[in-house]
Amino acid sequence: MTTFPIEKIRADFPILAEKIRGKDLVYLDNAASCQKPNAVIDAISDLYRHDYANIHRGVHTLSVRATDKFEGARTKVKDFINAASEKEIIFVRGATEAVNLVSQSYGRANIKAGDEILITAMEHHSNIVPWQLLCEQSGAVLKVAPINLKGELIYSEFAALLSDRIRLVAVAHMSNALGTINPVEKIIAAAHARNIPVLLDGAQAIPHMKVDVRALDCDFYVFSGHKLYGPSGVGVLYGKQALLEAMPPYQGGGDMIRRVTFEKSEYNTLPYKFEAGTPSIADVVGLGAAIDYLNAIGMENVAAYEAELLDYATEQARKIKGLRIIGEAEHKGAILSFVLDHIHPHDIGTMLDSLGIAIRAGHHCAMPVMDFYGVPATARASFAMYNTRAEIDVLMRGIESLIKVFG
Ligand SMILES: Cc1ncc(COP(=O)(O)O)c(CN[C@@H]2CONC2=O)c1O
Repeated sequence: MTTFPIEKIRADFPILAEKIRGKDLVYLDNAASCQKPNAVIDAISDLYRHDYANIHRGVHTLSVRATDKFEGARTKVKDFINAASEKEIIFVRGATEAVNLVSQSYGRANIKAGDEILITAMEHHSNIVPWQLLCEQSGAVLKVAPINLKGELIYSEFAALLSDRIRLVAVAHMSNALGTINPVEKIIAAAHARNIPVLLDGAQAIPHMKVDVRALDCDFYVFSGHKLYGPSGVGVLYGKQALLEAMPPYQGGGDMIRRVTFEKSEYNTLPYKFEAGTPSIADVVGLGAAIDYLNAIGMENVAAYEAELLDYATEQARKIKGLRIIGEAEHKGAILSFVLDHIHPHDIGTMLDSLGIAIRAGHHCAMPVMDFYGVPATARASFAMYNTRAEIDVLMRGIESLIKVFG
């Protein structure tokens, strides 16, 4: 195991000391949402205790202090993903809203009847349904690149679908149902060779690896704060400035305007053009604190530690008779989806909860993935930087006890 400060990190997350039904919490539902360190909790409560007011146009001290913290968080996000400018960082509610913004702004302005949008068969519903809505509105057609039984994109099929009718490619950086990490550099290069912009859904990837949007050269990158050890209710759309400048506003209201008359309104500059209304001020500040926390640890260190955890969990899972792993891609992030012979995933989740173990059971908002594997649902253990091998052992013993009783 790498010399990762695991005990110090665990002590930073108060919720990990919770008892569930008298047992130590073993929280393995991180792909759904991660827990929050004291640094994030304190940043939010400190803002409400000492610096809170509405932001931007206020001239009084509290409004200035709140604005500085809010815009300071935007700079932290910019630096965290190595964007070129704060103008490229749009705060939204989460990855879902970010995809909808691109679909309804970029999509409505650039994608017409007969055009095609290319996604993959492993996508989360948040990277499927917004494109279906756009297709219904525009007459465009959704195309889907298939995956293989290991849960990997069949790249040759993807490349074959990259026709001149494709106007946008939108793919998961990492699958939430399978853990698959897509060859996004290759995907972007192939799409850009045909002048096709690429949106990466980074909701699952962002907490597990260093993301550099300029190195990737993606056109849009979306993620949610709550999966990055930050609060729910805030997410980020990164977009190349030239694309965002050319896109019409997504929502109308306060802050996204420079001048309003009944005849016509003049829209604000970036990033505010896309931030109508009072934002989730404290959540944005909390996201900034989460990024500070992760920067102090180092994403490369997080990735190395979690890779060892996943290897260990996979090795242990493969020893259990009657357990089938769903998603065995060569390149995977910290997710272990599985099914057990004769036991429904919901029963797995319920039984493990009685042992203090939190996993997710269901379709994980990836119903097409479940259909592909011919399963109604999977049980999904998903890991974060505060999980341990000992917790994985508790999970495996719990699974074995289920099989003894129900298998
Ligand atoms: C790959 C991916 N894209 C988009 C989303 C949507 O994010 P928001 O809900 O924050 O807008 C999720 C959420 N992941 C879900 C949430 O619960 N369990 C999951 O796997 C996701 O995993």
